[in-house]
Amino acid sequence: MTATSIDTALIPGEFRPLMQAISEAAVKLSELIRQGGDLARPVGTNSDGDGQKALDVMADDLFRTTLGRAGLRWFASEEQDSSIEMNPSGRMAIAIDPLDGSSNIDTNVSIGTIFSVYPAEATAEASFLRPMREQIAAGYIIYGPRCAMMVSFGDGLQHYALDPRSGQFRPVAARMEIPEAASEFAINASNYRHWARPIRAYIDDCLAGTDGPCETNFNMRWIASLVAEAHRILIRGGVFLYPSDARKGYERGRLRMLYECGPIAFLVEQAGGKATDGCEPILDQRVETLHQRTPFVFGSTDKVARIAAYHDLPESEVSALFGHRGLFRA
Ligand SMILES: O=P(O)(O)OC[C@H]1O[C@](O)(COP(=O)(O)O)[C@@H](O)[C@@H]1O
Ligand SMILES: [Mg+2]
Ligand SMILES: [Mg+2]
Repeated sequence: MTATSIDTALIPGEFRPLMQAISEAAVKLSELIRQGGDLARPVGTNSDGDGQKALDVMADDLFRTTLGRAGLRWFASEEQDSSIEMNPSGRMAIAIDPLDGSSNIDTNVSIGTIFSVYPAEATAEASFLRPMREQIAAGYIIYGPRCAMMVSFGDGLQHYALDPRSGQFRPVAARMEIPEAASEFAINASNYRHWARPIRAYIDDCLAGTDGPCETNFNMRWIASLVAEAHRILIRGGVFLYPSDARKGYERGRLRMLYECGPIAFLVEQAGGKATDGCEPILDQRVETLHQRTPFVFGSTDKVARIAAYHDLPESEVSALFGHRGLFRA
């Protein structure tokens, strides 16, 4: 392992070998993505029934091999049925979404890697199936026009960017805060007809702009890469929603608690934002199974709190036309 893939000045000592390994794998993966080729080729299906692309499998192999040399005890991946033991004397357990945003591989849109770190316990179950507030670190890498990383060790959110000349991640900001100001929401609006009433009511009110109870004109984004949405929101503010809906298989939304929502929620809270399942904080919830899914809402505190409040409105208010949603003006 090279000792140069990340500037470790801001990283607590016990996390340095882990962050060296993650950065080394991320630098290699960003090179593979830049080289191109048939990376979106379908190659199979993972345990959860998701189609796997060639790059999903390459990323999984790369992180597993590289992290295997970092002294970790337990490794769980979105692409694997079950967790594996790497080093019995290791003190940390890592859960990883090696390649997030797979549907964007062939279109050259930003994709990423998400990771979550817990103290290693005697078994994999005890290490991963626990309240997500017990994470000791989390982060993501975004492979976009710039390759960047957001990471937290529980004391604020750090922002790094990959310097292409040195091949090293260098600090951009030692402590990031989510701005409150942005009036931007991100949701896959093609599912509108499948949503529950509180979600429809919130989005209706955003779309109503200055004519509705929010009295604000909103902008909308949907990149279909959680890392890219998270990166934008951490830098510029706004809110993301992937709610549960009435489609078969979406009763608990689409995103995974352990590999996606837990780590992003950790980063968002570290940046002063809020992350819920629509109502309750994600970090207060317990992972019950490795591949469990959850509805997910995160971003600027006021917007996430407002969405939770829509779930408490009486039925008459939620179903009222926005002009009549009297309890909710601005
Ligand atoms: O295609 P949809 O339903 O809009 O879902 C998009 C979501 O799915 C994901 O791509 C799921 O992640 P994977 O690519 O790791 O399976 C998220 O990044 C994204 O937010
Ligand atoms: Mg993902
Ligand atoms: Mg993935």
